[in-house]
Amino acid sequence: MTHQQLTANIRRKKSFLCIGLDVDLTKIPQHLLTTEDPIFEFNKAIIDATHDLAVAYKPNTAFYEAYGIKGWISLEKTIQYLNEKHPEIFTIADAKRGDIGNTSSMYAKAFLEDLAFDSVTVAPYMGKDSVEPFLAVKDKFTILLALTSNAGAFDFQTQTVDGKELYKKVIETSKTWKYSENLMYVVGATKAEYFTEIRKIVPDSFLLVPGVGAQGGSLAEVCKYGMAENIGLLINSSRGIIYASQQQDFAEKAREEALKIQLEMQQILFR
Ligand SMILES: O=c1ccn([C@@H]2O[C@H](COP(=O)(O)O)[C@@H](O)[C@H]2O)c(=O)[nH]1
Repeated sequence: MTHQQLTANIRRKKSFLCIGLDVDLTKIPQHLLTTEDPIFEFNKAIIDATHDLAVAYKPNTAFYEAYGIKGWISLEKTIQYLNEKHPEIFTIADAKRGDIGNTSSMYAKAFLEDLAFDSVTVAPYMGKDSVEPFLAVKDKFTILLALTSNAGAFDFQTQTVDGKELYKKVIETSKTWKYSENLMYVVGATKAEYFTEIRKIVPDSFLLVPGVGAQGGSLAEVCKYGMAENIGLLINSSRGIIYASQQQDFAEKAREEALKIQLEMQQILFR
């Protein structure tokens, strides 16, 4: 998928919502636990109920890796289901990888080729040679952690190094890397006041924005400071949507929550 196709999908669906598939077996409805693959059954029901309201889905791989081989199989079935049933939907493996070059190449192969996600999140801390193997994968995106939504983001990311905040240095430097056109960035919704500065460095790049819903970030504030000509935003909500109910009606309630966000997005897009 290209940037242009993603923007076209956003305009067509009047939505830049990304739904996070962070499946915790202690939080899903009891009746699913007796099925052969509760994680996949949960994801399938959520996807079936919400796919017209979202342009992207983001399984966080931690929630699958935590269940060993069974979790990995559920992840594989989920991405296969999305790719087969909804090929227009942008998929994100939220894996936050990055290592020395040859190891990063294997991570890139695992998430972008074998599992065939459209994108993967990557930590920038190990620098150019740790990120370029992801960028080299054709027609795929690397989503670099720039300014994260958690409180710990202030420990390093906003600290000044050689007269510049580290998160700005990360974004600026990443633009010099080979195939940097395949970059997107993670910027937390809880840091809305930083979007203006970030947009000065990357006016058109897509930003994956977690932190609305359960973490309290404001969609309106993010859009006010972060929306670009091409929209350029994918706003993620995970727990706020998928755990709207833990009863039989979980998928219906998830749809209701997704619809609330989509309607707010529609208003923002057309005002
Ligand atoms: O800065 C970051 C980077 C990633 N995340 C991930 O996004 C979701 C958010 O889930 P909610 O339930 O909507 O809070 C989750 O997978 C995080 O690991 C983030 O929150 N902040």
